[in-house]
Amino acid sequence: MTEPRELVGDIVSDVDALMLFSPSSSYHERAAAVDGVELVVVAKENSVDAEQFVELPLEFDELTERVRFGIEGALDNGFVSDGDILACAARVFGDDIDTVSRVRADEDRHSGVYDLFVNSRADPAVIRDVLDVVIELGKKGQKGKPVGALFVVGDAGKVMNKSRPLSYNPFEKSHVHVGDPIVNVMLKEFSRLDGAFVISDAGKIVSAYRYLEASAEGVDIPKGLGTRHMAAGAVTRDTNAIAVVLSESDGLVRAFKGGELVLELDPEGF
Ligand SMILES: Nc1ncnc2c1ncn2[C@@H]1O[C@H](COP(=O)(O)OP(=O)(O)OP(=O)(O)O)[C@@H](O)[C@H]1O
Ligand SMILES: [Mn+2]
Repeated sequence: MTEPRELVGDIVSDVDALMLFSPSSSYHERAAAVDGVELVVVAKENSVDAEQFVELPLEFDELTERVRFGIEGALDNGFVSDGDILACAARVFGDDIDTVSRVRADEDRHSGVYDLFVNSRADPAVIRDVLDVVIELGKKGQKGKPVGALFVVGDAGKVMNKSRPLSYNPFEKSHVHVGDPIVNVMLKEFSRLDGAFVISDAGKIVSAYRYLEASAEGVDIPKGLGTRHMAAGAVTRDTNAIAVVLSESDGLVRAFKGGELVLELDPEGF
């Protein structure tokens, strides 16, 4: 006779670390009493006062995305090491932890998503706000039709020097910021037109309609993506900006940093 507990117990046997995704404080307290494993909390806020904490900039509905972000954060902070076996406990269906995955921390599969948020010039909240607008735009499109968009975020002075206007800049004399609901409506409206949006480190909309002229030399993006994605890759190699792109043709949201694709997500999953 095997009990269920013995069978599923394999998932957590001999793990090096326990990663808790948004635990309640009572759950965290019980976990803190477990011997012989590192404990890492991954959540939007460190409401449980965990010693080893990775901040989630957005909720990542997909468990795989959430876990990947948490593991990269734990690796980058030195909480876990390459090759460690992790038990990742998360909320998926209910209000407390109900799901456990056994995952190996693998430097080779490092996508760069954590680094995108934490080590970019732009404020992480600005990057999250841009992702939010782009995801919403991807979900709804522009009047029901799929639409593409390109946002270049951070290092705006240099980005402006490496680009030129395609038309008058509707944000010329305004001091508006991404994340403001009215501004988000404007951004969606202007996304019908060509070119890129340029956003400062602090989230100010510097310009719309910019044609990016950064050199694509040495930029290696996946085959099949067109000039919008190439320009996004190129500008992030030439400057310290990151770029967030919504593809009109496949509907996916992608982020680029340092000339490379670091994040790919389907807006429908959010
Ligand atoms: N250098 C650039 N700077 C700013 N915007 C650009 C640049 N190159 C292309 N774009 C924008 O990208 C749009 C789509 O171009 P294209 O179809 O080649 O890109 P893509 O990567 O295939 O994107 P999508 O997946 O949305 O079709 C253009 O209409 C233009 O608005
Ligand atoms: Mn295209």
